[in-house]
Amino acid sequence: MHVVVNAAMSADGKLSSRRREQIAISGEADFDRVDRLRADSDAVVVGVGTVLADDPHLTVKDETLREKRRESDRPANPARVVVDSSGRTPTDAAILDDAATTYVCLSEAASVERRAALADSAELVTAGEERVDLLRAFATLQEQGLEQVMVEGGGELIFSLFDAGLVDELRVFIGSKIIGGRDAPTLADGEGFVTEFPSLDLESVDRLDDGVVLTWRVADR
Ligand SMILES: NC(=O)C1=CN([C@@H]2O[C@H](COP(=O)(O)OP(=O)(O)OC[C@H]3O[C@@H](n4cnc5c(N)ncnc54)[C@H](O)[C@@H]3O)[C@@H](O)[C@H]2O)C=CC1
Ligand SMILES: Nc1nc(O)c(N)c(N[C@@H]2O[C@H](COP(=O)(O)O)[C@@H](O)[C@H]2O)n1
Repeated sequence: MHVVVNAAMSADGKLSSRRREQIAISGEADFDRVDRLRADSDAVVVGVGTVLADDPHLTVKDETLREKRRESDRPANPARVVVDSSGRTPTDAAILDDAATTYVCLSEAASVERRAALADSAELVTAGEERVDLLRAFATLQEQGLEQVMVEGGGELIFSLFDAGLVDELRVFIGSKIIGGRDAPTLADGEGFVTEFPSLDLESVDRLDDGVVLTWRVADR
């Protein structure tokens, strides 16, 4: 499995405001870049915090890209994956519509009622006791044929993926806005590293709109 984390952050490293409302950090050119990355992926992964904040659809927007996928015997859209320990994904979430297969990764903590509600529109994967065990969940997803995986946030999930050693590549659009706020989500939140810090090898720097896209490989992968 190859895991690419992609996000858009402000010049001061925030993914959204302290109200956790989605902000247009990037413009059309970056959304096109993200659309191509989705089209190249077998799955797009987010944490439930992102589902609750943004209600994303996570589909490929460009019909030409969807058609190319069909021509190569792939579904028009990549699968969508939500990491959601207790099954908080609302049953009317956009991510649960029939545009693509959706996997909801739960822990043992998810109730029978939440499982039944989600099982109508999603494939359920259970790994971990209180929180989703990402190593086990991603191994199950790989068994389902999901090899090229893109993660779109948010900061809690991105930190945990680095902590679990699951990230191969990081692509970040840095936009020309300051969001500020000590409680606003950043690229990697969670508990934070204190002794050993994942290292990155810078691969490319590309100017896009009024910002820049940085691509790093995770060192020693
Ligand atoms: N600018 C950008 O590119 C993006 C911005 N965002 C923003 O990020 C914010 C949401 O991010 P977060 O609140 O950090 O939520 P998140 O999307 O990272 O989800 C975190 C949640 O996932 C669940 N989870 C289960 N197992 C987990 C594990 N092992 N590790 C980590 N999480 C686990 C927990 O319920 C946890 O609270 C929103 O404000 C959204 O707008 C989200 C995606 C992209
Ligand atoms: N590339 C990018 N630029 C921004 O400025 C953003 N705020 C985001 N957010 C991500 O896009 C998701 C929405 O996807 P759909 O359009 O609903 O398919 C959102 O949840 C964030 O992951 N991305």
